[in-house]
Amino acid sequence: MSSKEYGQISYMPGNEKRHHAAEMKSVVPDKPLLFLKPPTAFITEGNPIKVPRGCHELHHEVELGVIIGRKGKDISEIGAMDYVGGYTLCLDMTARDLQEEAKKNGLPWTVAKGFDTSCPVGSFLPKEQVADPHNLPLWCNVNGQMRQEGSTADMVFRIPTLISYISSYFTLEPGDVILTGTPAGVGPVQPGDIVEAGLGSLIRMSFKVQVEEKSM
Ligand SMILES: O=C([O-])CC(=O)C(=O)O
Ligand SMILES: [Mg+2]
Repeated sequence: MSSKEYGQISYMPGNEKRHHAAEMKSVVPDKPLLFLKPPTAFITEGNPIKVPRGCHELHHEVELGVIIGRKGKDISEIGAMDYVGGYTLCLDMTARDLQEEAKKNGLPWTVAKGFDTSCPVGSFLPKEQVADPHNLPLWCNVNGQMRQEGSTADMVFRIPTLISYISSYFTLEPGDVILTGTPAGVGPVQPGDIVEAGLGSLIRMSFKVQVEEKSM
């Protein structure tokens, strides 16, 4: 996997406590809010999550990743699931302090969301192995302590809506990953921590957090 990631904000009104929007004191958006992560954000197991320079509050956000299998633009909601190649589990690592500063100043989230190692991903699940992507439990723990427990059933914008909306602006390409938003319980990680995450019984993955060292 070496493609772009389209992140987004999710939460469903109605069960406030389960929703990350509530803990961020954000208004639930009426359309998906998008950001991009570059290919260099992706890491797989065995590689560390590196705290980006100047970040003092790096947060985990566990999310279902939808992997695009076919190129498409202006995809209708009705045909959208035909563009899905499979699924994975992702951590939308977020430099929360840098994001807050950007929000305050009306600036983009590029650094806060797209720094190197900001998107740890799990194994690839072909779509045939996932009966209902809108009904998958997902969880995240740090050093064995449970932080996030949710379900993809609580997404505000379901997968066909996301694919249709995103593809009205961006041509989707095979290997692109759409992150579908995180449940409540996001929180900080420190160098030395082990972040573990799971998608039902389908994926379990773990990553170590490390300081970013200067490369020469
Ligand atoms: O950083 C945020 O608060 C937005 C986001 O990615 C999510 O909700 O998954
Ligand atoms: Mg997120």
